[in-house]
Amino acid sequence: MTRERVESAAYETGVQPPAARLTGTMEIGPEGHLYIGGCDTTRLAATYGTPLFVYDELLLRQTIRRFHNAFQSTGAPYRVAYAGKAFCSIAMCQLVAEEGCNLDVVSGGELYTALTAGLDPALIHLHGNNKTAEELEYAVTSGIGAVIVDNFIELEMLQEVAARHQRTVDILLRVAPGVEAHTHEYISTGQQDSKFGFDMELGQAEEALRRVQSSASLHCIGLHAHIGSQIFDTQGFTAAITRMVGLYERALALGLSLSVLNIGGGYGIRYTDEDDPEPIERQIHEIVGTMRDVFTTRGLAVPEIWVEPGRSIAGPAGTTLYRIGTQKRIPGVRNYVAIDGGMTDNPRYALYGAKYEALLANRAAEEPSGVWTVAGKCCESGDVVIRDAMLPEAAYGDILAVLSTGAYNYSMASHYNRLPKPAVVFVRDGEARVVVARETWADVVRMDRPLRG
Ligand SMILES: Cc1ncc(COP(=O)(O)O)c(C=O)c1O
Ligand SMILES: N[C@@H](CCCC[NH3+])C(=O)O
Repeated sequence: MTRERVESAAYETGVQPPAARLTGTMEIGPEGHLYIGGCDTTRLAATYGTPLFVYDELLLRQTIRRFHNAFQSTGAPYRVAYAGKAFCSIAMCQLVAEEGCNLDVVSGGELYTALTAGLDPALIHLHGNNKTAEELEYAVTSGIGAVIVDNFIELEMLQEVAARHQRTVDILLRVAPGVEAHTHEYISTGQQDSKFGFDMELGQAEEALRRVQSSASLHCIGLHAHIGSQIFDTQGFTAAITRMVGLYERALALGLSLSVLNIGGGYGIRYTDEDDPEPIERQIHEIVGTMRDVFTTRGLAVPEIWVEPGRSIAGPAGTTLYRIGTQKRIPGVRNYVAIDGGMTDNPRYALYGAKYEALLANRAAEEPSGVWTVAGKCCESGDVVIRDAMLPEAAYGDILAVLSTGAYNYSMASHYNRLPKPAVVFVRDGEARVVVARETWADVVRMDRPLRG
């Protein structure tokens, strides 16, 4: 459903959306309930329990298509690899493959998920700054499409594994381009002082290229950089491209047959009104334009452009439903409302001071009347999901919908305080499908073993 359709649906019912912005197929039904994918979220909460992650399947697909359309309108050769770390499950891997994406995995567990989902191994790229011997063995024997090599030790290990299995492995070299992305310090990765990639300033990247050049089992197809996450403009990407073209040229001079420049993910999304990311289309056009400029100026063929969006695909499509429980009012200080989840399913406030918007799913048309701190149920004060949420007066049992929680929420969920992980449903055309089942208390102790016997 388009944005116009969403707005008109709200208009037709005479119900105005609250301040929180509705995205994708979200609409407010005549009874004032929030609907996603044609499903009444209060029913979803009743049927599947809370906390519950609800993904708008059409919005996931539409966002991926926006990336494809943006590239296709430029005519540039490209590849979109969804970064599975944002949200990885069997169904999600299948969806991104159906939508013509490759898949980036960052661990043996993500690779196992993708292969269990039935993905063609050739679609998969493996990332990581400390891939284990077991992970490299698994990647090579599975015949995955490419390994993004991060450091010298990995280079040697991968060479040994590939030679032992008599395989030639396509690799990209990850470099740290020395670019500071304008984002939270913890999720900025392109700067020189970073644990990721070969340093470019000190000649490590060039040395890595020389070593690959003499390797019979590794075939370097390109360079990779990922400068950070939740980035709002293209300045950092274009700066990275401008810095990498020299290295790319030197690689060609060494005799390597590179054909790919991968500039990673990082495209920011709107969590609150404070966030104003450039549209995907504009970012892709600027990136392609810069690639064409800098490569043709040097008389080089423009490489295939690879991007690795995670958050921008999964984030806006996800909503978390919680049931509201207790409240604590401290007049003149702060009002708290507690939910049946918290930092266990959304650690992003605790980690980055992240901000979110929310609304009451069962009273979605009501205007906010006050400021509430939405706290979780864990045993620490930092267990907050939204510091100052504008909400109507909430009551015990109301359903809170926290918006744009599709990326780095379920994937970073923990069992802290032995809380089971929530279920995940995909919704579309009035139907809900459980794609990750809710854990039970029995699941929480499943890996435990008794002291004796
Ligand atoms: C190498 C790499 N590629 C892609 C991504 C995805 O980034 P984002 O979710 O911000 O698009 C990340 C995470 O930041 C990453 O580390
Ligand atoms: N987990 C982070 C992003 C890390 C990006 C992965 N390289 C977040 O929630 O924003």
